[in-house]
Amino acid sequence: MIQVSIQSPQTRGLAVIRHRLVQGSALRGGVIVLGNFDGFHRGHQFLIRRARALAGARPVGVMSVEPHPRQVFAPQAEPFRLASPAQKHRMAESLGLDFVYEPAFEPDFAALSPDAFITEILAARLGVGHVLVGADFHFGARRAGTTRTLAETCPGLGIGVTVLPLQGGFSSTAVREALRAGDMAAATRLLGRPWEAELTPSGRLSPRQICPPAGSYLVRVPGFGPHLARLTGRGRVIAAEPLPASLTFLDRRA
Ligand SMILES: Cc1cc2nc3c(=O)[nH]c(=O)nc-3n(C[C@H](O)[C@H](O)[C@H](O)COP(=O)(O)O)c2cc1C
Ligand SMILES: Nc1ncnc2c1ncn2[C@@H]1O[C@H](COP(=O)(O)OP(=O)(O)OP(=O)(O)O)[C@@H](O)[C@H]1O
Repeated sequence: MIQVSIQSPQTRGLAVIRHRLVQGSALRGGVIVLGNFDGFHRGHQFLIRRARALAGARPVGVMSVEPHPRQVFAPQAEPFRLASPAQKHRMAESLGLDFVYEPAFEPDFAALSPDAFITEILAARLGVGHVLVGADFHFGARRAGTTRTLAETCPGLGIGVTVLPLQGGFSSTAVREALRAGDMAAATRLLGRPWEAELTPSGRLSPRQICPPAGSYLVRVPGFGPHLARLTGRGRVIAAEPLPASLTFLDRRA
């Protein structure tokens, strides 16, 4: 097997670990939080804080497959991503994570049974010491694995399990609904920060990214104060200032 652990070019302290990890990695004995983590909303942030508290000096990371499973199972669906992989890595680093385990969500991986995922990936490949999830976590082929599967199988392999209750209505789905409705205040509340869009060099929202409704928005561009920008129905941003690689949406105006 090949070690494909890389330092992301956009981050310094974070290790992004792709699929074929050799044994004996820095994750060994570490704490991993399982899920997709699109947007790192306040529910995700709660889990990460708890993981850090539990880990002590051990490394803490998240699993976040790429592409997002919905991109694979519903490729025709309209764009929904809250964050690109690069944005996700930056956010992971700013939340103090040591690693993102980012396996390719390819057919062989998606077909792993819940037990195979636990024994082959969590125990044998990663060698993590503890997994932490929210109460609604599902995993493995056809989403057949639940928190109960983790609780039944992990301890026998020396892996501790913590399941935490879902916190106050925070979900990536709720953030997507807020953004689709143009309700930037609700998105900000759910994320714990204003939503940051990634822009292409031609000033459009990145193609896989969710697109709020056309209209006038109060935005923040690094180096400039808040100002108005217009978003067209096709995700083109029109603003007076030169557009940066990312744009923070503060509010929608009539
Ligand atoms: C090994 C593995 C296999 C998966 N296979 C499927 C699948 O067959 N179908 C599916 O919809 N999602 C699949 N997923 C994605 C999960 O259902 C889910 O999106 C992810 O683990 C986050 O869980 P949550 O959305 O319940 O929080 C798989 C995930 C893992 C880790
Ligand atoms: N509000 C929440 N409180 C606590 N844990 C949460 C919350 N929302 C998600 N989680 C947990 O965070 C991990 C990542 O979840 P996931 O990435 O599927 O987020 P999600 O918000 O449920 O996404 P989606 O709405 O797209 O299903 C999972 O273990 C999940 O159970």
